[in-house]
Amino acid sequence: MWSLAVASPHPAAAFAAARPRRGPRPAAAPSHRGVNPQRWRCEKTQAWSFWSSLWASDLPGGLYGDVSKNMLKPAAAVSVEQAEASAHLPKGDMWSVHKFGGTCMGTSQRIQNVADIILRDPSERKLVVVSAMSKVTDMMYNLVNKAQSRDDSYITALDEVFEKHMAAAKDLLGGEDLARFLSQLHADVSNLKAMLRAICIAGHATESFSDFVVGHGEIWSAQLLSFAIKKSGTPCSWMDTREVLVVNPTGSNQVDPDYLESEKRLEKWFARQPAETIIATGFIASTPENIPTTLKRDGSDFSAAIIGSLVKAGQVTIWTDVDGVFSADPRKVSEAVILSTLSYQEAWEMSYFGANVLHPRTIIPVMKYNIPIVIRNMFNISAPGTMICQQPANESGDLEACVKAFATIDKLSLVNVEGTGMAGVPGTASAIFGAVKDVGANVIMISQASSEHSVCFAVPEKEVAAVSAALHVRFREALSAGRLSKVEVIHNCSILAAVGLKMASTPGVSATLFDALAKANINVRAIAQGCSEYNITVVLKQEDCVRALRAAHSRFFLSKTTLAVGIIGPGLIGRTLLNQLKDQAAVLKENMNIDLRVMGITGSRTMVLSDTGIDLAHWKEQLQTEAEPANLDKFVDHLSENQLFPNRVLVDCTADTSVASHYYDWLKKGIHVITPNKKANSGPLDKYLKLRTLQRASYTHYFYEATVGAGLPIISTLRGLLETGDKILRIEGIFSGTLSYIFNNFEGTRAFSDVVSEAKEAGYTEPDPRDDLSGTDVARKVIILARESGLKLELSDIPVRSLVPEALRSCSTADEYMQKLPSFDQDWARESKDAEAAGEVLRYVGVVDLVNKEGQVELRRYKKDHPFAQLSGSDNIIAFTTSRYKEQPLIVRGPGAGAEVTAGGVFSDILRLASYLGAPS
Ligand SMILES: NC(=O)c1ccc[n+]([C@@H]2O[C@H](COP(=O)([O-])OP(=O)(O)OC[C@H]3O[C@@H](n4cnc5c(N)ncnc54)[C@H](O)[C@@H]3O)[C@@H](O)[C@H]2O)c1
Ligand SMILES: N[C@@H](CCO)C(=O)O
Ligand code: NA
Repeated sequence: MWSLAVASPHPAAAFAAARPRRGPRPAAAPSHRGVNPQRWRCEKTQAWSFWSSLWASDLPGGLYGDVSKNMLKPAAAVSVEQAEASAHLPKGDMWSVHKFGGTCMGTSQRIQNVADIILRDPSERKLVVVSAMSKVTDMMYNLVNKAQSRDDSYITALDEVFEKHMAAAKDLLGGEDLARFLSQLHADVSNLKAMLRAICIAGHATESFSDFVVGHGEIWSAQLLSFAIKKSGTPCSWMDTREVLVVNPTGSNQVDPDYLESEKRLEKWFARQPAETIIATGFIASTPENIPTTLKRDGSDFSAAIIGSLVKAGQVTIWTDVDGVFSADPRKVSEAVILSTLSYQEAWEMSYFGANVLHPRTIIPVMKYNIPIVIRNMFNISAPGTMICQQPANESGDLEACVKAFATIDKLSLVNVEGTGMAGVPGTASAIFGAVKDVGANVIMISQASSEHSVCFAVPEKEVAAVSAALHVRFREALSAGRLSKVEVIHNCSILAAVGLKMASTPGVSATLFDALAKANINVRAIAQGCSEYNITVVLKQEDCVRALRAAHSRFFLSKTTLAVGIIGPGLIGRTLLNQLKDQAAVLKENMNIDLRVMGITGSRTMVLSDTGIDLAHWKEQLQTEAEPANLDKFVDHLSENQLFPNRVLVDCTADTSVASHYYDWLKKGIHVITPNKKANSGPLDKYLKLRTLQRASYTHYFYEATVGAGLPIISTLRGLLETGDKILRIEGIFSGTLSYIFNNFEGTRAFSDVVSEAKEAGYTEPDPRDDLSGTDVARKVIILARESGLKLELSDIPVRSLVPEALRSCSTADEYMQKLPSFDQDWARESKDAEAAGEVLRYVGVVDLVNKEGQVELRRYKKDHPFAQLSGSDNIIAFTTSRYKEQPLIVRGPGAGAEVTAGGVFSDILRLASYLGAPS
């Protein structure tokens, strides 16, 4: 009588229609990208929930455990009518099966809430499987244990059980129902007392005795709930599933349901009690010989699944205290989302990886009839939950549908058995795994490349010593004969698994996964991807695991590209950059999906560090009040040890050579470097070449646009020309904002020293203005461009005319130099007048001559109609003469110094980095 067809259209289709847009990036316009949790939740709320008016607790929790409350804010309420109209539930005369665990049945109030949920389910036929009230199963086992160990306190312990149920009944029920329940409870408890006395005398309880005692928890909770439902006038029966469910114990704490026999008994039960709302006991069953037994711990889900399959239910809803299955452990990935659907196989994979979804055996009975299982939060009824079902045929093909979730397993070791003697020798694998089996170790993943020269596999860390010893014994001869070269153990490993249907057969999934890992500078030790299509597993160093998880998750789920930023040198440029970051952060987050967090700021004396991001409105105060002594090593460690941010960048805003000397090590550690500091690129050639070689060979980025022409696109223009095959002949220009400003404003009538002070005030000069006036700063820029174009020059190879008088070169400070500068004003007035008389202007220029492979930096005179004579302010002008731009050079012109434009150039390098890391472009 309950052999009914499965709902059509497929339930998952409606569910999937409300799926969030997620998937790999650069595709659609920004407005379509990204998961807006609020929007996502609301869409599904409307598509699904109809219980919104019921009480929703703020109980935190996820299938991975505790989740901070604000991660699981209750969704916006939808009216009951609105929600009911679109409610997606089995219709017609199909059975709707529900299961409520112990927590859901924890108190009389919760039992009443369960009753309300059931009463609101519009299905005509409802079968509700319940666990014992929370803690009762443990209390019952405890009774048996006490009695077995002849501890008399089982009597008071039984009284506690009695009191607990009596109190709940008194809260929930009244009149005749209460009297009936209490009299049954009394009878049961006195029976139990007698039984426990017998156990106490024997000092032993058989398993079936113990199962019989413990099963009372379910019987009482089922009775309580059925009375609570009846109270509202709805007919309701309760079912002792020991009369119906027949299972065969299979040892190893498992049972196999006997579906045929159970179906027969269920039909008989229905013939006796044709009810439309039934409350059934979870967890308990009988053997074919009618001996009480249980489905073992956590067996109520299994009960619901078996019963669901017996009645060919339209749906089985497992009510719990979490919103559904997350795309990753939300304690590690705060952007993890609740999955709307999972296939049965995906749910298996997730449960293997500790996502505590459902025991795989729970899925098997319903899978046979394509019955969907929905996991829902009884304490957040507006959350739509996760539907586990057969995936609809149309849901595949693109990456977003492929990878559903990520999971990790820590505390593993890799064992690598290597040698030339394995290739083509049948039985090696069998011998290896035979030895592993003999020590009782569990193999978690296996990988063997087709060259057959090495087999590697992962085992729990705690089992690896025994495995390694067993392999050494087993292969002693092969090792000493050299047929095997080593049995090696790699400790402290973790597994990261990407789980998803059709994943392995969709091009691009593994590429995207590995690309995300590479960009976060994470090394992959081993890889396994079976043909099962549900799982790609990579083994990594345990210390990288959370970063790897976050990098992969953000790549597939379009969560924000997070970038942890460390700022070194909050001087003029550094603090201007911090201001720009502060002003733009919200826009970047909203429009570009980029989450920039400044995790540390260090000056030369003090530094501030943060684990989650410094409040950029108050960093200055913090640097004064909450600072610690500056320590660059500690600063860098702080940034690189934060597991929550897979991508890290150090922004060097100093002019310091010693800071620049660390870039190589930082890049090696996988920390990106961005800087306006010219010291590294204009320092010793060998170090420069080493740095650039590393940069090219790794996935770590080193950007320095602001080193030449500040925010002007000089480096990028040069790169564009070179990369597209143009040949650079000559780069000539005014490269110093300071000297440009000085000569643009210095006419015979003004004192040279006044104009220099003005340039310093305006923020154009280097920290020590002599770096500008000596020509060193220009020479550095010439060197940077020369090296970028392929010349191998040292700074000392460039002849430079210094504008710092001999006598002032030895001044110990910039201030002393500035003070003494006026005494040379007359010399400058003379030089300017001479030029003026010839109808010319003075300009300080730099030249990279690619034809002669040399550079020059000098003060030249130009006719007043020359483009170099037309500049104003701190303008730089740079002319690229190339094979393509031969008649007329390509010219870039604009302000080439100053705080805002320089910081802007650094900022744009940061955004370039973010887009390399996967942010939308
Ligand atoms: N000012 C410009 O227009 C401009 C243009 C392009 C490039 N730049 C470059 O930008 C960089 C910064 O210039 P600025 O004008 O902001 O200089 P600044 O002197 O105002 O700032 C430098 C800051 O770095 C700090 N610092 C120095 N050594 C340090 C160390 N070892 N550790 C931590 N902090 C240290 C200093 O205390 C200071 O706060 C320089 O490399 C400069 O060449 C400046
Ligand atoms: N002091 C530099 C800043 C830009 O590098 C200049 O004047 O050009
Ligand atoms: Na630039």
